[in-house]
Amino acid sequence: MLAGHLLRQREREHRQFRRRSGQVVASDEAVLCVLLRYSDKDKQLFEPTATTTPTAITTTMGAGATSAAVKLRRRVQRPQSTAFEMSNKNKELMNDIITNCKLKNGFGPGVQPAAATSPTKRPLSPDHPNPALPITETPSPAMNRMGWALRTLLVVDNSSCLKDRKVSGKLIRKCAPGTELVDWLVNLAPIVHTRAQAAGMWQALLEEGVLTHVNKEQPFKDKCFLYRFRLDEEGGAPAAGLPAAEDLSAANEHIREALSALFQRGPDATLRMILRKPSHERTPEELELVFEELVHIAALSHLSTSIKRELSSIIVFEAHAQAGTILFNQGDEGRSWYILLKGSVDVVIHGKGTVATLKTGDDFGKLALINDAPRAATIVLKENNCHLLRVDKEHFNRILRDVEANTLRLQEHGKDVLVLERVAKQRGQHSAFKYTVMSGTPNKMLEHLLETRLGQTVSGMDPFLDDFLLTHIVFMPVVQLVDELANYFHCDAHDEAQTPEDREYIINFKKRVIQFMQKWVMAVRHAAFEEPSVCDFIEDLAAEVEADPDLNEETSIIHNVLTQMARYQEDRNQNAGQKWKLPTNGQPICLFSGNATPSKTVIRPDDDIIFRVYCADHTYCTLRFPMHTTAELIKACAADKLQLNRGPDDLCLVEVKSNGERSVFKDNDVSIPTGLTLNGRLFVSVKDHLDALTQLPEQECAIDGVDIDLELLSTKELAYHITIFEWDLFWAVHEYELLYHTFGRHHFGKITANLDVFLRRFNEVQYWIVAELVSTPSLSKRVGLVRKFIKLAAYCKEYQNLNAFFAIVMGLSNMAVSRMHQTWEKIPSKFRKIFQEFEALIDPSRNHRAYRVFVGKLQPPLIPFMPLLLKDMTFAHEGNKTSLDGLVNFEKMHMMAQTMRTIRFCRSRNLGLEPPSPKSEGEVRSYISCFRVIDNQRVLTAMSQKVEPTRKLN
Ligand SMILES: Nc1ncnc2c1ncn2[C@@H]1O[C@@H]2COP(=O)(O)O[C@H]2[C@H]1O
Repeated sequence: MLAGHLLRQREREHRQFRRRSGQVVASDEAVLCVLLRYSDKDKQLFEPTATTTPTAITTTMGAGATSAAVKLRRRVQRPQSTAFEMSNKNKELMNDIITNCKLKNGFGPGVQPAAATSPTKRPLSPDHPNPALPITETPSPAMNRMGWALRTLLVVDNSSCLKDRKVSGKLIRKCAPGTELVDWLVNLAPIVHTRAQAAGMWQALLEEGVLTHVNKEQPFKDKCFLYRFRLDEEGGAPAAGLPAAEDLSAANEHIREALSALFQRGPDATLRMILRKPSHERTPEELELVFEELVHIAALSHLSTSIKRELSSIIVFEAHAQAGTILFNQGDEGRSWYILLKGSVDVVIHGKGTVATLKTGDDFGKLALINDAPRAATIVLKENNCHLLRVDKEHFNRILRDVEANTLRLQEHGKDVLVLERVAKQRGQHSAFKYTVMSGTPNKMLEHLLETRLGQTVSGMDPFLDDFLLTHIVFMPVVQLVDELANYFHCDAHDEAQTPEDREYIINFKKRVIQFMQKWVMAVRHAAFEEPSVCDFIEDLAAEVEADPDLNEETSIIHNVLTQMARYQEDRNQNAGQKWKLPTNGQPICLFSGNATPSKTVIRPDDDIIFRVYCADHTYCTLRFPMHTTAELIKACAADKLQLNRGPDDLCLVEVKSNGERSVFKDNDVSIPTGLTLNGRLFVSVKDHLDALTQLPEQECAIDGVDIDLELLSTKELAYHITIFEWDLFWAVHEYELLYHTFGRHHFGKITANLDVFLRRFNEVQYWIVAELVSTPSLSKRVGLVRKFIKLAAYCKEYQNLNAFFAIVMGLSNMAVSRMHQTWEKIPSKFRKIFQEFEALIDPSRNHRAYRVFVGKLQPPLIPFMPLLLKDMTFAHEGNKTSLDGLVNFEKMHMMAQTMRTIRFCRSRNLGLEPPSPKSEGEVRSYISCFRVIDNQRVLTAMSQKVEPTRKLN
């Protein structure tokens, strides 16, 4: 009876004390439900068995645990109580009970030790922080002194508080229950108004190791857990008796200051304690405290309230005592995101050393998480006692990944080096977003590629890598890129003493460089081999791979690259020094050998071209120069041959178009002859006399094309051969030529001859249509021709030759043709309807939407409407700066690469058209390779007027 009474009294006290401290007291029912629901193992602990009678329990448990357990026994007979859910508060109570059981008497009777595993016991590691342990290696002198002062006064004030007690049969010297320490502190310090404040102050001492839980299993709690001072543990305090008078007076002197400092630190210590608890141990009140704290953290300011609330339960506090500690290494898998609460860390990059120091408030580590990439840098603590908040990957992915800040800026030596932005991922990937590069320094972008975008999967092409490979020539010339790659590859050259980890890192890095080369060749094909230093480097790589067994796996990759290089070199040797001719009167550029159908022949920079240069009096000279010759050289040579006795600065090279328009070349422009318009002529002129230049009479006339009656040729055969011919021209155009064209003939010093020829072909087809119609006097023949051309457009569309389709429809829509009402009136309505549909398809409104939608549904092979691709390139170029605050505007590069990729997509399958049954194959082939063209609109309109005069109005 007495025991029962005492228990009830303790229980009452316990409740009162909990009420006083502002904590909610769990109802009996809730306590019971906790016990029933906690876990099967823990329930077993309190299951009424033969040995666990109430008396047995009361004699083996602490008071709180006992009273709950007694009630549990009753409750067990009322099983409907299982309907209760366990709150955090109840879990805490449960923990109390279990821990008390352990403390008082080891494991209770009838209970297996395994079942009594304490849920508060956590391994000591930053991954699983333990709020019962200190966060510093040794207490600071100030905290030590505060502890000493408090202890000294405590001993004097309440000599029975700090005393030897038996715990688990073991004598613990000089310990005190948390409740009594709180009682004393509340009485001692007028500034302390609540028990929670006092508990926070004790926790501040505990987290520095000045005070500890006797079993080092609990943070400071206003409960019956026992705590002792470090001084007593170390034997630094007087073994017994009151302190000396001078100590007492010193402690009294110090205590005001100590209390005030502890009072300040208490709330933070409490918060840190909560943040070191596992989420399931955090009570709703604690979560509220954490939430209020998170609201003030700048690194989280972009997040919504509900996200911050979610974070409150999983964000973890991590403290590191030692400067120099490595938080994680470059190349590691990303496991957490961090916010620096106190201290600073160095961002260290292999081969560069410390590139940045992050300070309180900065965050780091989300790049690897969001992009599922290895760590881009090593993070080393710069100071002792750094404090961090940490969100682990699983929680980051669940809560933050898709709502993360839009922009991520990486700095080196105080300057932005890489700016990344969150963008939607392609469908099918497990998260909706990832960080993609918006701008950066060339070197950092390369490093980012090598560090985080390669090495994970060899197959497939990372979009950023592809963008980089297609556009790097804009911001990082090939020679520089190869130099950088060689530096990365040989990063171990001067590093004799390598640890196995270093070696592994270096080998991985070498593998990535090799993969980079493979992707480079995949992305730009033969263009990768044009620079001799690239070929040297590839051979160097091959030798290293051969010699280093660690690089064995890369053998097939490097062999593949070598094979492609050998193929390129062989092709180059076979086709070296081709001669091309630019005939007059808009005839297509052709091989000088007279082969009018240059099948899959690429025009190369050092191929020669033969062309004429005129002067003002229409005398001319014929020159032969390599394609890449500059305007300056052509000008000088022509001036010399034409005996213009003027200095180079007085002269210029200029095109006079068939309509008399003039366009002056810059001295460093290249690809001059191929860049002329169809009937344009190249002149060398005195700069001041440009106005005196007139076009040659022959520029206005049609050339003598193959004289053939078009009506006799099969339209399908015509379309087929036009497509085959243009496919070869299209095939010869390298994606880079779009860049060269967009940036201007002088920018890269690279030729655009293949693109020029393809564009000339577009105009050739367009003006051939017009020229044929305006030079056909017979109305019935014209009607037949218009019908034929509409059919031709239809076949070209069917063959997916949209370049020719556009050219034909544009030719038919030319003013000189559309004005021929008599002709159009005689066109059957079926044909007119088809033509209207075609016109709708080439309608330029809404940025050629109709065409874009149509072409978007096609599968390769197809020949795109090239002028639109060039327009897109120009739009991207002129609408966006190449450099933003000293960084490469990679968004612009991405836009350009998208257009360049269109070309790659169009050619990603061989043409392989089914040839129509041949009727006059030879004739058709020679006819379509050299159309009769007039490109002077005034002349075309005049001819149209002549064959079909304007009707007089009645
Ligand atoms: N200049 C930098 N280069 C790379 N990482 C940096 C740089 N500056 C800061 N960091 C951070 O260092 C982190 C290393 O891990 P992550 O790659 O996940 O994310 C990286 C960035 O958050």
